[in-house]
Amino acid sequence: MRIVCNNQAPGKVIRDMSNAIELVGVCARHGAVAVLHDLTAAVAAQRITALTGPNGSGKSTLLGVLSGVHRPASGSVRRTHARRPALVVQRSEVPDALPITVRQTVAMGRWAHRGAWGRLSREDRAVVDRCMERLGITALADRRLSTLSGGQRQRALLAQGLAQESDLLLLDEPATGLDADAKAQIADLLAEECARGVTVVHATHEPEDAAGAHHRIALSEGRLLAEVVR
Ligand SMILES: Nc1ncnc2c1ncn2[C@@H]1O[C@H](COP(=O)(O)OP(=O)(O)OP(=O)(O)O)[C@@H](O)[C@H]1O
Repeated sequence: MRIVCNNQAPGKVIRDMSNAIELVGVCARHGAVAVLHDLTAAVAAQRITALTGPNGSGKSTLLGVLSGVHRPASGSVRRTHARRPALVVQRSEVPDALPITVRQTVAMGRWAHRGAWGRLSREDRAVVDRCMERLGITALADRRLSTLSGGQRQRALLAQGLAQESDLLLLDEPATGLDADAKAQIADLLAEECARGVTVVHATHEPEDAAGAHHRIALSEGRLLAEVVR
């Protein structure tokens, strides 16, 4: 294990083509609240990176910056990944009352390819079926999301992320609150995606969930505490 940095020179430019994303001096805010402070870090391409830190340390905000959904207040974000990132949000962020089935949830992963109003092609439907099968949720396809357990709902969201067929998969707390078997299955799935050449980043506040990662970005109160490469 190698600690790469914990107090980099401000504004240092990383510029390494083996990185999928490089952040230099990134500050991010939610309205008036400053959340990320002068963050310089890199996400290694085709590796698994864990974002770790306690609740409120800025992991979800950093995932938002990495996905491009959250625009930094200052600093630069350089990307080498080719496709639109797939962001799998925390399952607690999906409203209980959302009246959609598991199949519809997974099919939303194809919107990046077809648009929300485009008809799914035969290939899209095959991708949706394959992703449900990989997550073991085919039998749940016609169930409303709101009727599922937390673990089942997590699988549906993961299947949606996989259905995007992106080369950058970002996941917010994918294993939090799941039992040991479900955690192991998700860890295997992330390892499979990585082996296929996908860059995987997942946020967790449970240190044991970061065990399978090649690279760890540890945050504390929105600042880089350490960047560790295995
Ligand atoms: N929409 C928002 N408006 C104002 N402040 C926000 C908003 N979203 C997050 N914050 C604040 O930003 C800080 C970082 O939140 P963030 O969700 O990024 O942390 P986190 O490490 O992902 O937390 P958790 O592990 O609880 O999900 C927290 O202090 C939080 O209260």
